[in-house]
Amino acid sequence: MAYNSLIARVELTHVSFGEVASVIGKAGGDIISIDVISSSGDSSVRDITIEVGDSEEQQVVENLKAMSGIKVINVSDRTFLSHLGGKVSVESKIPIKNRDDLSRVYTPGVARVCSAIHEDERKAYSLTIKRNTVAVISDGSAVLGLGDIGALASAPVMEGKAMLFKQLGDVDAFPICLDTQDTEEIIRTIKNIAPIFGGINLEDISSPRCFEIEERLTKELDIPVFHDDQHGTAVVVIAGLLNALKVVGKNIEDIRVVVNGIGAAGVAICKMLLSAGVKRLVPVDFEGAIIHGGEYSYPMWQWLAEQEQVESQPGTLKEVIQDADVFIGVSRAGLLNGEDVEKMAADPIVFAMANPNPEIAPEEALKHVRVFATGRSDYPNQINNVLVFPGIYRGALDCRASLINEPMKLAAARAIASVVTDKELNEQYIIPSIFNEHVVEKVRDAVIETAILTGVARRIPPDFR
Ligand SMILES: NC(=O)c1ccc[n+]([C@@H]2O[C@H](COP(=O)([O-])OP(=O)(O)OC[C@H]3O[C@@H](n4cnc5c(N)ncnc54)[C@H](O)[C@@H]3O)[C@@H](O)[C@H]2O)c1
Ligand SMILES: O=C(O)C[C@H](O)C(=O)O
Ligand SMILES: [Mg+2]
Repeated sequence: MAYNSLIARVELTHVSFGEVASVIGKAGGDIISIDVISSSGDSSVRDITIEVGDSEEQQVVENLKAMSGIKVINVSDRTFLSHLGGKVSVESKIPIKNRDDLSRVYTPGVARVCSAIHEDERKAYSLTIKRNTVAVISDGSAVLGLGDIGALASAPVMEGKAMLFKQLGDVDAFPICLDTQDTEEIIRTIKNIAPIFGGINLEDISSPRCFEIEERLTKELDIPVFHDDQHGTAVVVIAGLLNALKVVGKNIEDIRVVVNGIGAAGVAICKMLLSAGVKRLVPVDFEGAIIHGGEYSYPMWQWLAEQEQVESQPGTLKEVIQDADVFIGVSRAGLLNGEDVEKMAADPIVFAMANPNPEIAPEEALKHVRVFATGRSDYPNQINNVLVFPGIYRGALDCRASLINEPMKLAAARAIASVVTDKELNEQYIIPSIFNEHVVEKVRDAVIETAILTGVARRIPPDFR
């Protein structure tokens, strides 16, 4: 169940706060804080912050309204409040206080700088925001697990990613929502806006179009192009899996892995599992298991069907999950229940990563599995690509990498896993928190080192000389 937090502004006249608290509690709400806004003789106005599950939210409000001696002035949702006016803004680095400042940052002074870049384009890296700016671009076609909700509705996610880029990696990221889902038009548009950016982070673009868009842009642009839902997710899954396997004492070569949802994230996860050494893989989508030797119209599914590590036994998700050591879900909410995961092999590992609601309710899964993770921040073991993109881009921008290659991604996965020491490692702690200060730094260093080794770095940062 998802939890929201509400602020109810209420006027209490002939009722004690204790009675109000008990009504909120009975309806399933938890009081987080109380602020007295005003108080006079026999009445007081208070803001009550309440944490409540999705399904109980309405009940809490209705019960408050039904009480006598209390007037509900208004109810606001704190999540919506934090989105008012959007979540990011653009700021200048230097103030313009007088004409002299103006003539340097703007015309006429700026003209000389333009000419310098015209003569040598590389100067854009030192004289514009290009060196530290990434575009976060979506067409709104696969937003979280919400599906095709369109460009504008994807904006809160893109703004959120921009905030995370800045706070965690000190990367200036700009949200861009494209009003087209046509592959060629997306490619053309991104190429046309690319000059000012040092990197392109593709986000929530559905498969199979995302594969061609990323591949073509990587070939046609000289800045890194990274589809977060593919590679960010695959990197963090491998990091979590390496540590989860240590917890349960299994080897990657011996495990049987079911991946459900063979879209952007699922394809990249399957590929990375194979390169990490998995020998028994069952990719599953709507029509059940994608099997070795099968014929499929999507090129990526066909590619999987040609891999010898992919099993040849057909079946539905509920069938193939039996005896699996690991389940990785990047599909939709609520596809599994406790009975399904109970049939897995001993010490099951379940990463239910659909957002915002996982493939299996945590309360149900936790009773049956040994290691459990979701993409969310309100449960232990958050396996989310936010652990990856700030550090990957910090590293790629610092060494001016022309692209982000497979070895750089694998190095990033190992770096994330290594943040949790063997002493700290346990079922509840297989992956570091996004607030762990070592994550970005370790990922950045691993990315730079590997970029240099693989010849894609165009600058050696001073701390690597
Ligand atoms: N935790 C994370 O960091 C993270 C990262 C990326 C994606 N995700 C989540 O993974 C999910 C997929 O994201 P994506 O970008 O790969 O989207 P996508 O649209 O590219 O792929 C989704 C795939 O799931 C399949 N699918 C949908 N319902 C299914 C079902 N009932 N059974 C089997 N397969 C089903 C679709 O056919 C499609 O192939 C979303 O919920 C997203 O929020 C989580
Ligand atoms: O946005 C997230 O939290 C992770 C991921 O990119 C997703 O699409 O679900
Ligand atoms: Mg995403």
